[in-house]
Amino acid sequence: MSIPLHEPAPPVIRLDAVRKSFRLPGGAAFDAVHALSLDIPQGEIFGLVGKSGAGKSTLLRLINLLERPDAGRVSVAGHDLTTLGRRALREARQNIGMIFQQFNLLQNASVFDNVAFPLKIHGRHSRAEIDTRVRECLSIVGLGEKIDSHPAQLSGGQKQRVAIARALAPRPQVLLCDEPTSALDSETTRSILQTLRAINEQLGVTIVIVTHELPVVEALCRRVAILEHGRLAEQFELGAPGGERCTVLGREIDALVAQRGSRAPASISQPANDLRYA
Ligand SMILES: Nc1ncnc2c1ncn2[C@@H]1O[C@H](COP(=O)(O)OP(=O)(O)OP(=O)(O)O)[C@@H](O)[C@H]1O
Repeated sequence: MSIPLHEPAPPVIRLDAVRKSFRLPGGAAFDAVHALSLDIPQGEIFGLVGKSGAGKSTLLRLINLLERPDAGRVSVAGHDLTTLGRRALREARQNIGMIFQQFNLLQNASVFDNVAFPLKIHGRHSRAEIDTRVRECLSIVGLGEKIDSHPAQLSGGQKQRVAIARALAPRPQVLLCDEPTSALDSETTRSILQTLRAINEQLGVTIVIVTHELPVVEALCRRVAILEHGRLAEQFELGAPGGERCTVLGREIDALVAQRGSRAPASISQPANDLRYA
């Protein structure tokens, strides 16, 4: 049993016995996530790791109901998403940004229009508000000068920055990241991780990251959950003393933390002026 370094903050995401199965071509059901419960504390960077097929992406997509659970409850910021109608769910999703391995940008739209997209479909913002917010978000990710470019003119790291700016545009409390650096080289990965850390520390955004790159977990996360065959095998705080890991991945993460020496836990400071949400 590990002794936590910090009492976790109250959960902003609560998964309560969520289940998801997929229908296979032959008609049989495949259980991707089995009655899994997990609390993700407010303001943290939380890693989801596991072998290929363990159910990480499915679990992440259950958090914003891109996958609807077959059973169980999903609460984000106190709202049980599973009970909401379409309109209320669309509203609740404004609070949950998401980025993907392959960026998922609109290829025929400019950087401005990509970042403006979630604000335009929401339909409650004036043109002036959208313009200001797009510029703010591009400045947060350090890409202000690319506002008129198109995705094809950008590097992979720049595309991911546009995707982050788009995810931040509606001022979400939660940012879901599905393998955000897997398509990037190591130097670009480092700079994207720095940006994600700044967004967490300075804007207070809770980040949940699925990755198969354990150094990413070690560099970024305060807490990690390890999935095996759709089940929660263990979860722990990185660097907490006295932990006995029951999974190979858990022991590998511990070894990375030990290699790095005594690791200062990620600080969750007050928003700085430059990154504060307006
Ligand atoms: N839409 C779907 N239809 C059928 N099976 C699916 C579907 N989505 C996921 N699965 C299956 O569910 C299991 C979990 O998939 P998931 O993508 O969540 O795993 P993962 O841990 O993210 O894997 P990877 O690291 O390879 O992306 C896998 O066996 C996958 O084949």
